[in-house]
Amino acid sequence: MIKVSVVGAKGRMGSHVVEAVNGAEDTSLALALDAGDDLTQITPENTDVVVEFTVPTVSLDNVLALVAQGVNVVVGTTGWTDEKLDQVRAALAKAPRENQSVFIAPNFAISAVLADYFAKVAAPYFESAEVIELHHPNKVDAPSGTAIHTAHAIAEARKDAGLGAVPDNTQTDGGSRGQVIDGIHVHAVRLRGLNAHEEVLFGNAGEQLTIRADSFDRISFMPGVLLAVRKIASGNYPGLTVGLDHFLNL
Ligand SMILES: NC(=O)C1=CN([C@@H]2O[C@H](COP(=O)(O)OP(=O)(O)OC[C@H]3O[C@@H](n4cnc5c(N)ncnc54)[C@H](O)[C@@H]3O)[C@@H](O)[C@H]2O)C=CC1
Ligand SMILES: O=C(O)C1=N[C@H](C(=O)O)C[C@H](O)C1
Repeated sequence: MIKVSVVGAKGRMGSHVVEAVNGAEDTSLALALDAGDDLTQITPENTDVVVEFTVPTVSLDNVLALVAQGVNVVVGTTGWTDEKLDQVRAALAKAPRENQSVFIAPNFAISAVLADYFAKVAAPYFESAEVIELHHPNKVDAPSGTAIHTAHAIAEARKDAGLGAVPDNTQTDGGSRGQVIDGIHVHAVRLRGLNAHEEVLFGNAGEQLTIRADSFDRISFMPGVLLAVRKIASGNYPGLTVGLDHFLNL
């Protein structure tokens, strides 16, 4: 049995993770903690893997504290920058146990991970590329962590292929052209009734490719969360790993 503790357990994602961990045959719930609870209750004796779904403003501190306490962490919270990832790597380098792991995924849904992968494959072949993410209105961050990740991936693939800037003759912009991430325009929609959706638009003269992933329900993230818990519990991924694609043989 893999002993799993959940941090952010009362949240929309955390509560689903508690259910998924209780429902799986090879995982058992150790501690379910939320804001105000003492994270030092989590130890290597009671927990093999912590799953962390909180808010971008607190996630780094939670992860650093948990690494210092000697436990492995699977993180779904957004807001990760290169600087924050470097802080996690530094914490892991002086972690109390050998081969400790942190795994961070911008998105645990197979549809979103594949959309990201297909976007990377398509990117070198199109002059234009834009990303639109669409979410429920309770989401606190924009653009989504997934959209930021997709934009970086497209930009990198374009650079590797020797492509220049996307064509755009906009002369005035009140904000409608979206946020520009690594040269890729990213647009965020917040709409009651939506859950988590992303569209990647590619264009050439006379043709368009649209790649779209729709997560209609948060249960769509749970197989990916459990896969990450199992992989991290195996001890085969010491250090920091970012992205569920590492576990999917893509
Ligand atoms: N990687 C993925 O596949 C997915 C990532 N997310 C991300 O996960 C995060 C959480 O999303 P939701 O569950 O929708 O948010 P939420 O607001 O429903 O839940 C966050 C929970 O964290 C708790 N919390 C706040 N500060 C805390 C602290 N210091 N220690 C412990 N718990 C604390 C809150 O009380 C709340 O229960 C967001 O960053 C979201 O973008 C959401 C869905 C999928
Ligand atoms: O807040 C959400 O809901 C989601 N957050 C993640 C993100 O920002 O990419 C993953 C998914 O889009 C759902």
